[in-house]
Amino acid sequence: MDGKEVAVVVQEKIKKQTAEWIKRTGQTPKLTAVVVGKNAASQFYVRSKKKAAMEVGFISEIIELPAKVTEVELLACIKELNQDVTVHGILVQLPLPQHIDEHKVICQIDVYKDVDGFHPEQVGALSIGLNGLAPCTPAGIIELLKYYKIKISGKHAVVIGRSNIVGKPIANMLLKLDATVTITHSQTQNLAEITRGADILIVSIGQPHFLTADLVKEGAVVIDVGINRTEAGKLIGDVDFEGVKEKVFAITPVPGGVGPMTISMLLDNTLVAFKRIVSVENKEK
Ligand SMILES: Nc1nc2c(c(=O)[nH]1)N[C@@H](CN(C=O)c1ccc(C(=O)N[C@@H](CCC(=O)O)C(=O)O)cc1)CN2
Repeated sequence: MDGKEVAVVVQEKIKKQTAEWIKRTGQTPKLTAVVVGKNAASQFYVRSKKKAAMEVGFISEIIELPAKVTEVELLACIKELNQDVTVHGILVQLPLPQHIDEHKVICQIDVYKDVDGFHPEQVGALSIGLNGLAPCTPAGIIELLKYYKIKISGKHAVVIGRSNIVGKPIANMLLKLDATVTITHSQTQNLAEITRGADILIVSIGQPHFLTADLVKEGAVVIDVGINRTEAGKLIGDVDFEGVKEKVFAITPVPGGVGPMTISMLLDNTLVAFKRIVSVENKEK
């Protein structure tokens, strides 16, 4: 499954819709990314997000804060963005330095501008099957499965990893689409037995080439969410792609699988947030 190709298709749709909404409302969607410190990967991701946002016709800015910014200062920065009527989407790039409480920061973001879908209110909405803004990586995975017409309903989906960004939300989204879902993690007993029973396997544990062919059922669909760098600087996933690819029905590569979809879904969430905000503003007039 080619995430780069699907990301382009999604972004073309967003670009077209953006132009229509700008024409109709006279306003332009604006995405603001906040990044703390000089983490090279975080800097790269926020720049990629800004570039992609501008390519679809949004306004986008990056607010760079020093690694030693205090939690109070970061919360104040978000408060300002919440109040700025020209900003429709806010994201704080993760991870944050250890002295900052990530949950406090996420909770500070106006839920209507939370284009990462990390706010507890959005997480709650997702868990009871309501439409909110879903976290971008899981939303990208669902988009890929749909694009390649992979049947989800009635299938056994196994998620390896229980993070708030990927594991838990993708489990909820697959459940909403009528999959039977098993979440596994570092303390799971008999993991191999469970993964060998999976029709759809989502691997998100941050362990290079963890998933080998012996853990996969013939004909399964494998989604690799891992982004690991080798010492030589090469990007590799959580799945042993070469070993697994012959055995499966479909598989995502790293790079070029889920990563590009994460950015496309962020743009999609930003456009949804923009439409909601300007529609409310127009009703109030
Ligand atoms: N606030 C957020 N922080 C983080 C998120 C997130 O969704 N919101 N997710 C990850 C990082 N991430 C986006 O922020 C992200 C990761 C990977 C890619 C991507 O396109 N990867 C490419 C390879 C890029 C490379 O060469 O390094 C690929 O897989 O093909 C995009 C976004 C953690 N933080």
